[in-house]
Amino acid sequence: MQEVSGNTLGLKPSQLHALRRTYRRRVPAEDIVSPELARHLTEISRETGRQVGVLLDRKGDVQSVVVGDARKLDLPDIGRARAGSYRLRGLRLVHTHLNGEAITRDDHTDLALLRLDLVAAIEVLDSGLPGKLHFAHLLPGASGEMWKDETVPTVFDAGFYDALQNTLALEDELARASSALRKTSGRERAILVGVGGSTKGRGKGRGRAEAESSLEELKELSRTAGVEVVDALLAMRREPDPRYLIGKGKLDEILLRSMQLMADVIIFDADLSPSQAINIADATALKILDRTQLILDIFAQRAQSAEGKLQVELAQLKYLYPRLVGRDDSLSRLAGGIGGRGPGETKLEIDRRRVRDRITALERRIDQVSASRQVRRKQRNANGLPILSIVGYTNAGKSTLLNALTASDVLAENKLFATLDPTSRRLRFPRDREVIITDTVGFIRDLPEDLVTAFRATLEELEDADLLLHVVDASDPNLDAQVAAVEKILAELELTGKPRLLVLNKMDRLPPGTPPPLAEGVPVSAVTREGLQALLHACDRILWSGGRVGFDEVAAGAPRREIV
Ligand SMILES: Nc1nc2c(ncn2[C@@H]2O[C@H](COP(=O)(O)OP(=O)(O)OP(=O)(O)O)[C@@H](O)[C@H]2O)c(=O)[nH]1
Ligand SMILES: [Mg+2]
Repeated sequence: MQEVSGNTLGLKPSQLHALRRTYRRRVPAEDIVSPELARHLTEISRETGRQVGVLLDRKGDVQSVVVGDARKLDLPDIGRARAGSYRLRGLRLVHTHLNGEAITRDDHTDLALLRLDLVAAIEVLDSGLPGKLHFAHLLPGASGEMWKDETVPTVFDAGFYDALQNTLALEDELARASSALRKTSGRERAILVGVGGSTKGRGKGRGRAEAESSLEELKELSRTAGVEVVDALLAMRREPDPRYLIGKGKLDEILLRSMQLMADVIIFDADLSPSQAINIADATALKILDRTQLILDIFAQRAQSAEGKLQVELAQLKYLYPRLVGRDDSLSRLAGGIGGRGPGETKLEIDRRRVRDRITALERRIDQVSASRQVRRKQRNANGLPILSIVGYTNAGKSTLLNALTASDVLAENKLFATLDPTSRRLRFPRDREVIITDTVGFIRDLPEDLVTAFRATLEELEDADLLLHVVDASDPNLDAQVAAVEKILAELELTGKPRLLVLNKMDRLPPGTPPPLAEGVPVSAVTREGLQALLHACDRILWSGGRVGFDEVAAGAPRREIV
C-alpha cells in the first residue's frame, strides 16, 4: 500500500491506518470530490488537528495522501511544471481547512506553480463533518486575473462544475494563448529582477534610485542579448536572503508572474552565489541567469576572433564550474544561456571533470595565442609610432569616434558591447605626424571578475598606449557613475599612471548652448564632427608638446590646466 507523506510524526496507528485506507477511494472523474471522501478527510482532520489532503488524477484515483499541520500542507515533490508550458499537471488537490479559511495564498501558489488542474479546500466543522467547499482553477490569458475562486455551501452543491470537462477546456485555452504569444515573437521571454536596499553583498547600500538605474541598464543588456523583456521588477531588501537572495516569498511572487506572462527566463540584476543560483533553479523550471551570465552571453554572441571566442568560453565555464553541483535538470538551465547558447562543451555534456579539463585546455590555448599576438604587436609597432587607445563605457561612442577620426568603418551600433575585438588604425596628425589609434571593448560597471581576467589579454594593448582617450557619453544621466566605473577598471588594470584625456562625446544630443557636463575634458560630437579638431590638438599637445607634465597632474586628480 502506498505511503502517507508529510507531517505524519506523532499520529496514532489507527489514524495512520485510516489515512492509508484513503488510497482505496475513488471519485467520479467529473466531480471535484465525493461526499464520502470529503467526510473521510474532514473526520481524520478534526481528530488529528491537522490538514489532510489527496492528489486525485483525472480518472478520480487517489495518487497521494498528505498530512500537514493545522494551517498548511506541504505537497510531496511532484516535480515542477515545464517553463512556459500550458499543460496542466493532471492532478487535483483536495484538502481540508480547519479554521474556516477560503482558498489561501499557499493554495494559489501551489495551483499556479505546480500547474494543478484544480485546488479544493473543504472546511472542517466542529462536528468533524464537511462544511463549505472552496475551489480555484487557473484562468487562461496573460493579463487580468490568474485564477478564479468559487465557494459552495456544501460538497453537494458543486455538481454544476464538471471538473474534468472544465480542466480539458482550460488546457485548450491555455494552449491557444501560449501559441498566440509564441507567434508574435520567436524570442525568449524574460522577467528582470532588480535588487537593492541591502546592507551587504552586491547591491550593498544601493538605494531605490540606483537600483532602478541599474535595472534600466539590465534592460539594455537584455535587449542586446536578444531577449524580450516581458516584465521588470525591483526587490528591495534590508539583508540579502542567503538561500534565495530576494527571499522565498518574493521569489514565489515572481514565479507566479512568470507563469502568467509565460516567461522562459528570469534574469537577476545581481550576481547570484553558486548556492543561490542552484536553490532558485531548484525552485522553478525556468532558466535562471544573473547579470554576469547575461554579459557573458552577449560576449559569446559577439566574439569574432578565435581568441575572443576562447576567452568567452573560458569565462563562462569558470563561472559555471562552482554551480555544477545541483540537480541535473537545474544544471542544464543554469548552463543554458540565452537561446541555448551556453558554453560550447556544456551543451553536449555537463560534467565537472570534463569542464575542468576543458578549462585547462582553454587556458593553454589562450596562452599560446596571446604569446603570438604579443610578437605581432611588437612587430607592428617596430616603427615606434605613438599609440592612442580609446577606452570608455559601453555605447559611449568609441567606435564612432575612431571612424570619425580615421574615416574608417568599424562597426558602431546602438547596442552594448558592439566592439569586442581591438581594432587599430593609423591616424595622421597635423604636421604629418602619425599615431596608431585603437578601439577597445566597452567597459561596464561591475564588470564581472572573470571577464576582466578574460579580457585582460585583449586589454593588454592598453599597456602600450601613450595616451588613453576616455570617451564618455555626455548626454547620459549616469555620466558620473560611468566615468567612475571606467576609472575603477583602469585602476584594476594598473593603467592609472598613463596620460588620459576625457572626451565628452555626443555633445550634439544636449540642447544647443548647454555647457559640457564636466569641467574637464574635450567636448565633441563624433557624429557632427564638432570638436574633433580641438581633440586632435589636445592629443598632439600631450604627445609632443611637453603637455605630459600637465597631464600627469590631471591623472593624479589635480585640477586641469588649459589643455585644449
Ligand atoms: N548623437 C550622437 N550619437 C553618437 C555619437 N557617437 C556615437 N553615437 C551613437 O552611439 C551609439 C554607440 O556608438 P558606438 O560607437 O558603437 O559605441 P562604442 O562605445 O563603440 O560601444 P561598444 O563598442 O558597444 O562598447 C551608436 O548608435 C552611435 O551612432 C555622437 O557624437 N552623437
Ligand atoms: Mg565599439
